[in-house]
Amino acid sequence: MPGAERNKEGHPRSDVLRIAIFGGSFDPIHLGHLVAASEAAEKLDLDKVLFVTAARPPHKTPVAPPEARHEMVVLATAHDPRFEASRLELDRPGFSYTVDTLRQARRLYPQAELFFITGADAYRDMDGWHEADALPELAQLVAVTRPGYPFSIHPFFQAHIRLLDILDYAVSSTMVRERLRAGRSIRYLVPFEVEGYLAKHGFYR
Ligand SMILES: Nc1ncnc2c1ncn2[C@@H]1O[C@H](COP(=O)(O)OP(=O)(O)OP(=O)(O)O)[C@@H](O)[C@H]1O
Ligand SMILES: O=C(O)c1ccc[n+]([C@@H]2O[C@H](COP(=O)([O-])O)[C@@H](O)[C@H]2O)c1
Repeated sequence: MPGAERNKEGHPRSDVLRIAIFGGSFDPIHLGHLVAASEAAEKLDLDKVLFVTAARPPHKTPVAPPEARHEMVVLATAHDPRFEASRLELDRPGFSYTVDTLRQARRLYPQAELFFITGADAYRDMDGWHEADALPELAQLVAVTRPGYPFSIHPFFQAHIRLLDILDYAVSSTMVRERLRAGRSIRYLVPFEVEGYLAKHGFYR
């Protein structure tokens, strides 16, 4: 097929869109998130990464309100055409269960090949997630490496999860919040726009 678009393996690329859901509390979003999504997009030949802000995460209570966390995700993803900030979980009432998000994504993109990305830490207790057994049928599960979190996956998911070795960037939202609280700089840990947003709105101080 001369001139046809080719994927990383050199095969002609099919028309099927490859879309990944990257869910997170994003409290706030940082460069570790962006590096992880970019590495996954490159290694999996993705067309789109949807950053889905967990409005009401079932397992933790974020510090900043959902709309503010989402606004920072919008700012952080604006410059990369592969990235999109998604309101899926913000516009849905109740806890932000991944299984519901993946079902909704299947309805929105019936023809697409769907992926769900999380870092190594999130997979450790995935067997305890809401309707966990249904997750592998809804999307290809992808775990990216994260410094400080050795892989340990529940046996059920072992067979269903693809592991991606990505660039180590040992930043966390907790670190960003702690540095702000201590009056320290967060430059090069978050995008400039997010740094500006936080300077203006003062969350986490
Ligand atoms: N530095 C990083 N490298 C790789 N993956 C990451 C990194 N930081 C976060 N992730 C992954 O991104 C997703 C969303 O993470 P989340 O929004 O909870 O950020 P966090 O830094 O882990 O937050 P917190 O410190 O508040 O727990 C999770 O799947 C998490 O594993
Ligand atoms: O669906 C669940 O039961 C569930 C339980 C824990 C975490 N998750 C999702 O996992 C993703 C990463 O979570 P976190 O804590 O790293 O922000 C995020 O999209 C969460 O909504 C989902």
